[in-house]
This record gives sequence, C-alpha cells and structure tokens, in this order.
Amino acid sequence: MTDSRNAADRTFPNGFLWGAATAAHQIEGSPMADGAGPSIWTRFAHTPGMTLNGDTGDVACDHYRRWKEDVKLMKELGLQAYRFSVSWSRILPEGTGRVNQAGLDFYSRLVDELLANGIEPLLTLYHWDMPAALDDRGGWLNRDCADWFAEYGQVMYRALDGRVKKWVTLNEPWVITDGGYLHGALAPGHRSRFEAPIASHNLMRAHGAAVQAYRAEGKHEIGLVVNIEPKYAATDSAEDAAAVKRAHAYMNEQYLDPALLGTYPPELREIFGEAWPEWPQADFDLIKQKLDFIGVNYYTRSVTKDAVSYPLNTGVVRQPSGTYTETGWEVFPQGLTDTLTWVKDRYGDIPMYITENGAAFFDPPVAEPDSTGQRRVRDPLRMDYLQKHIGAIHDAIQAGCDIRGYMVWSLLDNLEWSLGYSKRFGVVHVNYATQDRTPKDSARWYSKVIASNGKFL
Ligand SMILES: OC[C@H]1NNC[C@@H](O)[C@@H]1O
Repeated sequence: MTDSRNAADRTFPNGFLWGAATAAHQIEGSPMADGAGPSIWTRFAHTPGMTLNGDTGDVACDHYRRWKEDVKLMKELGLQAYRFSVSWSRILPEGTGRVNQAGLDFYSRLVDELLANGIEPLLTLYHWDMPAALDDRGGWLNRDCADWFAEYGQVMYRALDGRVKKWVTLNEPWVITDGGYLHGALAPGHRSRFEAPIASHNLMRAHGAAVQAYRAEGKHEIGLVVNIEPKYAATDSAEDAAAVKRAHAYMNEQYLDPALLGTYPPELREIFGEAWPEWPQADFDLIKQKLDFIGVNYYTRSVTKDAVSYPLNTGVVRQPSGTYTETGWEVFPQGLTDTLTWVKDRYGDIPMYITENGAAFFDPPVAEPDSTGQRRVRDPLRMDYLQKHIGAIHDAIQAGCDIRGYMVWSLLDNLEWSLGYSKRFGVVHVNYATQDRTPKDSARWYSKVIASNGKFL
C-alpha cells in the first residue's frame, strides 16, 4: 500500500475537494413515489431479460427514504462533497410542463442536509433516467430534447442555484449513446448505427441548451461529465495505430471536441459512413458553450487492435500480466495521468474534477462482525486501486493539470444498471436484504486521505 515517494510529496492543493458520487436510479428506490413519473430505466428494468436476475431500481439502496442516515454517514466519513443526480421524472413526471413539487422538495431537503453537515453538493441533471413520457415522444432522437432538457434545467436552477454551486448537465453521453442506442445494453435498448449519431448529437445539443439556460439564471458553475478511456496500440503496426485513432475518436473525442472545440473528429464519418449526418453550424454554436469545468470519469484503459467488429473494427487485447476488476476492467492508474494530461493538451487549461473513479471487486453480500463485534468488510484490492489512482491524479497535478477534486465511485454499493446488484463499487457496503450500511476498510482509509489532504496516501 505504501508508495515509494515521500508522503509529504502527496499533499494535494489547498481546497482540493474530496467526495463521493452516486446516481439517482442506482441508489434511491421508490421510483414512482410522491407523484414521480416512470423513467426509461423503470420501464427497461421491468422488461424481462433486460437486467441480470431481473434486478430493478424499485428498492436499490432505499436512499429515497434513508437519505438523512446516508448524509450522516457521509459526515462521519469526512466527505467534503457529494455528487448525486436528480431523477428528471420526479421533477417533471411528463418530462415537461407540470412540476411535481414533492419531487423538488426531496432534493431541496437533501441539499439542505448536505449543507448543514458541511458537505458541498455537486448536482448532475441527467444520469441516464429520461422520463418515459419523453422517450414516447422520441427521446434523444427528437431534436426537441434540447428544449425539454433546458426547461428541466431551468426548473432546477431556479429551485436550487446558490445552495448548489456546481452543476453538471450530462453524465457520460458516450455510455448513454453506445449503450442505449447502438448496442442496446442500456435503456432505452435501441440497436441502430443510424440512431446512435443522432442521439449523441442531440445529447450534446441538449447540453448546450442547458448551459445557455444556466447562464441566463445561474450565478455559479456548470460543466459536463465525460467518461474517458485512453487507448493504447497493441502493436506498432499501422493497422493498430489506425484502430486506436478510431476508438479514441469514438469514445473520447466525440463529446469533448464539440463541447470545447465546436467540431467532431473526422474519424466519426469513417466509422459511421452513410449513418453520419451532416450537421448545421447552428448546432455547433449551440453545443459549444463556455464551461466552468470538465468532469472526468476514469476506470480503465484499453489496449486496442485492428479487428473485425461493429461498427469500430477494433478489438481490446487482454493483458496477461494485468490485474482486472469484477467488471473485467484492467487496473491501469497511469491511464488516468495520461487522460488528464491529454485533456489539458487538447483542450487547454480548463479546470477538471475526477467525478468518478473506483472499482468493483468481490465483497460478501453480508458484512460479518469482526473480533470486536463490529461489522467489517475488508477490501484491500479496492484500497489499492484507489490509492494508486489518487496517486496518478497527483502526478497529473505535478504535470500542470488543474484538478480541483475527486469523487470516488461510489459512496454506496448500488444498482450497476444491466448488471443489477452483482457488482459492488461502494466504499460503503450495502446489505440489500436489511439495507444496513457498513463502511468498508476502503472508506476508513479514504477518510484518512481526506483528513490529510492526500498526505496519508
Ligand atoms: O460502471 C461504474 C459507473 N460508471 N459510470 C456511470 C455509473 O452510473 C456507473 O455505475
């Protein structure tokens, strides 16, 4: 666990924000409570065969009812910030128009409780759970989605801006598109090479419209959260180098380029061919809005080769000496340093937060008492993963990156989408049968990292 460098070298900048992240549908449960409307995930998870074991978000971590207990736990862990998402269909059950005040009140109470405990809220407007009523109107395939999303954002800004000072429009537009519209593994479960570019582009239009709406109302900060997975060539062949360019453009440049540069990488037309539309300049003018920060979600890298695959014609090469998590992701901390310096080099000195980083390793379903009689969950592999990745962030800061904070994914074990409850990312263990929370060893360790501003690393 100890790093070779002097612990003093590991101190992070003053004011570095240490926290944890979750998402509404993954932890809240009670998806239809108090006047909420169904989301695409309520619908998708209740469609037979769409999720492992038919797992749904009907209960999850019961956070909708246990939110005060969970804030108390965050306080005990010493968290300085908490990144969460709002369920759009709790606020606007039909997606637009009528506001459900009870839904708004839930998030208002949560924010007030966080602030009362000295924890800064970071609010994500969209973490994958579009109101089903809007999916019925075409969802992200309908160009009106930009207006729908801006309207929703405006409702939230008017209700919470000032108490919430860091806003995020979208979480991981790549996953939303690749999972929900190309491969169909995520809601709404479409599989179309023609729909994916349209959904992706409309997501970015909606992002731009929500930022524009914020600039008219808001007085604080707003940004975009993207997942970045750096690509490394399997060999020095020209074919693998080309495969890396395709994979990198598709997963990493496809969202930050329009948001920050107002363009798409040329490889996307090569990848999608006739399925890649021509977009009007006005769309790029909408998408490219000044952002106060970028949130980077990092988990792993991929060693990439030329291969026959749909639609990228790339493959991932498993590393014989690699360590892999329960989700099959290689543990590669250097990839985080490389990612952060890549963002800086390509897009300039924009402030960044690591808005998600963590790992699923096996944890038992029940936290057993140790010799002291206290429930305990030993998770050395997760501690090692976090220690190495937080160290990688420090390396990026030393290399000149303006990194403002780190949100571990996740606060709680939770619903890992189509994988159900089979993957545990939490630093806090959840017994889904009893809803008992038990801080894992990684949580206890993370508390010390926070208290020492990284020196404990
Ligand atoms: O797969 C782990 C996480 N990745 N980013 C989005 C989150 O919703 C996931 O749980």
